[in-house]
Amino acid sequence: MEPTRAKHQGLSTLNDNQTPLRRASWAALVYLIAGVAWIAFSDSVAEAWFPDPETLSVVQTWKGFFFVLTTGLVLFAVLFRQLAKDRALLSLQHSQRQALRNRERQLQVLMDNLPGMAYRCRYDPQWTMLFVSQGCASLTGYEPEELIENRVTSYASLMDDEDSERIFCEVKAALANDESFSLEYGLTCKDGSRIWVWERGRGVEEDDGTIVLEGIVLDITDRKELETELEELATRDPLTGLFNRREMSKVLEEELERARRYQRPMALLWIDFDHFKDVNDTYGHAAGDSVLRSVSRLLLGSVRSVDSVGRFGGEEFVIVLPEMDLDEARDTAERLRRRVVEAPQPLGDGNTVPLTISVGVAVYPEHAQNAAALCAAADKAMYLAKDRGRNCVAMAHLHDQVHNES
Ligand SMILES: Nc1nc2c(ncn2[C@@H]2O[C@H](COP(=O)(O)OP(=O)(O)OP(=O)(O)O)[C@@H](O)[C@H]2O)c(=O)[nH]1
Repeated sequence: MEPTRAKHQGLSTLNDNQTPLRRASWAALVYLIAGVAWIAFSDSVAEAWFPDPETLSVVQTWKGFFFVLTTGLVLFAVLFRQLAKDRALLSLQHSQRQALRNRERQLQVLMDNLPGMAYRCRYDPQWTMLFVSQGCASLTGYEPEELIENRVTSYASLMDDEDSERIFCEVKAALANDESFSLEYGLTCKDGSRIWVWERGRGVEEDDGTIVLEGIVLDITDRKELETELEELATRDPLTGLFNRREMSKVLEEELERARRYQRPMALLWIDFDHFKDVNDTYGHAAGDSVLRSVSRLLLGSVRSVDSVGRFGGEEFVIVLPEMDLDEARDTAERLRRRVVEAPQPLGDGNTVPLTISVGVAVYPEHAQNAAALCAAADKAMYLAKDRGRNCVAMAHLHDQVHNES
């Protein structure tokens, strides 16, 4: 059993069975009975033993002294014991108060130096704060008093609505399993800036049975930005900002899977610049880079938001077009080809250069059933376009499918 509970139980037993009034009444009763018995018994014994009135009077006096001495000693022993107990209790209370003050001070130092904020809040949709540590000001820009018991500028009002819903569900699940929860979400600070935070907390039951949440919130904006940067580096082509080959392969697999599951068409465009080496050789590599960036923007701006444009390497680009059949894919490829021809490409020095592209088109499910075969079919069609004199669109051949799938 916990010491505090044992102490509480001991105290309540004392209170229930031995209240001061009862104890004092018992002591007085025992004293009265003993006193009356002593007087009656000792008087009759003295009278029997000392019939002479003079001697009896002396004996009565000594008997009185003896009674006073005995009761005085008993009183002394009882009072001494009680006062010693009171003194021990007072000194225990003093040391407990001292220990409590020390713990409060340590806790305060800890809270003030926490890299974030500690909180205690109601389990309600506003996350109404009952306590927040001083770190709240540097984390959110709000002073603790501005958030505590504030249902208008509540903690929930600093979150995005969809985050609020998600967090409420996650906390609910953690409480149901009597577990702590760990959350990541964005917050809007007092000055309007956005930060990312990590929160860890758990539900605590109050004496009246209501649940409150206690935990800490830390700023993880730097980590999140680094994660985003790393993700960009891992998925984007640094020159054009388009998806890189690896990410494009992933997108293609995912879109193919979706197309397969819902039995929908999906198209792949394979784009290669015509005579791009001449641009590099004539105007320099930097000018070539400028053209690559410009055409990338043009391609990206010419497709739907559901389409994905990626640079597969060099001057080869790939576009994944979900929900697009053969005819629509041909039209889209043709539209892109025309756009490139019609827009002279900037060389970065104020001058422009005309550029054309060759486009190969392959469509699921007509030309291929898997990503590798679809890429091979689109690539082959692109070379067909090159063979036809460049600046044109070529469709993958249906009879290639057998070859591709083998
Ligand atoms: N500036 C620049 N050039 C690149 C980059 N990647 C590849 N290239 C160039 O792209 C050119 C590709 O040339 P080729 O494969 O011979 O093709 P092409 O000249 O476009 O001719 P066809 O494809 O046959 O029409 C080469 O000169 C490469 O150096 C790049 O990141 N920047």
